[in-house]
Amino acid sequence: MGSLTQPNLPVIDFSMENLKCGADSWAFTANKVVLALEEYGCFIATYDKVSLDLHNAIFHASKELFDLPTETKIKNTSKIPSHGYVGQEPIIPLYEGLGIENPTTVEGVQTFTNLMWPSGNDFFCETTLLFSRLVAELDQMVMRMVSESYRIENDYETVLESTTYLLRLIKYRERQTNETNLGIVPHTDKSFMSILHQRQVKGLEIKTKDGDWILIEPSPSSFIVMAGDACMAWTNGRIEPPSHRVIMRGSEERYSLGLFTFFGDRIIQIPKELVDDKHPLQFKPFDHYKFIDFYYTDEGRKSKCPIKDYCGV
Ligand SMILES: O=C(O)CCC(=O)C(=O)O
Ligand SMILES: [Fe+2]
Repeated sequence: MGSLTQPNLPVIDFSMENLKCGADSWAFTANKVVLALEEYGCFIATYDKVSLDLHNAIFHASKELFDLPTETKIKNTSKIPSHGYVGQEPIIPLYEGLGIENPTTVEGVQTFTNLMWPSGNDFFCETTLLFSRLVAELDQMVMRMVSESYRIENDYETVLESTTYLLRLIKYRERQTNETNLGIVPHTDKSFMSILHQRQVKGLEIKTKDGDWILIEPSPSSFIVMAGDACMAWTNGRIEPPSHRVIMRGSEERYSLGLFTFFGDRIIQIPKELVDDKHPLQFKPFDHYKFIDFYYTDEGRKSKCPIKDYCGV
């Protein structure tokens, strides 16, 4: 296995100024996106629609949330495994996370906010809504670029209708002496796409196909766009999700955020444009949420590649 921090992930500019320059720069960026996703399963997007003020506000809101008592936070439950409160897990004792379902809708953020603050918290509501909407726009730009490059725009239109989002707010508390430094175990995301954002404190590491772990530098304008397992099935294996982990090397607490996309209430077909003699069909049509249920069974957790075991041909 390789050592830490040699290669770097591609950095791709999604600032509006760049993309507005015309069709050429859109196509040029789309090409870079697909190459990066095929090579690394992820890339760093620089995205100026999320301002420094909003970056500061969302992490302020997140700190306010984690400062609530545990008995309040555990009220965040979901019928989907791991979409609600997760914390005090023996193998990752530093990790705590809460999930806001449908965070791009007023109803979604209000339901969550009212559960946490029965007398309301407008700052939290407005900040999480705005942040989620802007990051969802980035997700949809990336997805449009991927589907145009693969000429599967129609397939994307169909799945776009059933896209659902989950905003996860994450905190890794400071490590005590002799405690594990593992913030989150190496894994691939079960989402379709994930967009991660971190504040100051490093810790996120992403594995390349050569086995090197790349340490991702936090920056207020940087977003890590990462494919999940469902993206591998939909692209018939062209885009593979990268393994990633969090290691808490210092003593400071760490805050991060992830906007995860899922395709609900629909059987996802593998686009026929992505199947040919060189690329035989690798995945059967699948139901994304049933795949998540499968992942949380004993068989799913033990599997080396759950998406293949779930719907591989
Ligand atoms: O905290 C991070 O930077 C990564 C979190 C993560 O990988 C996840 O929630 O799936
Ligand atoms: Fe992850």
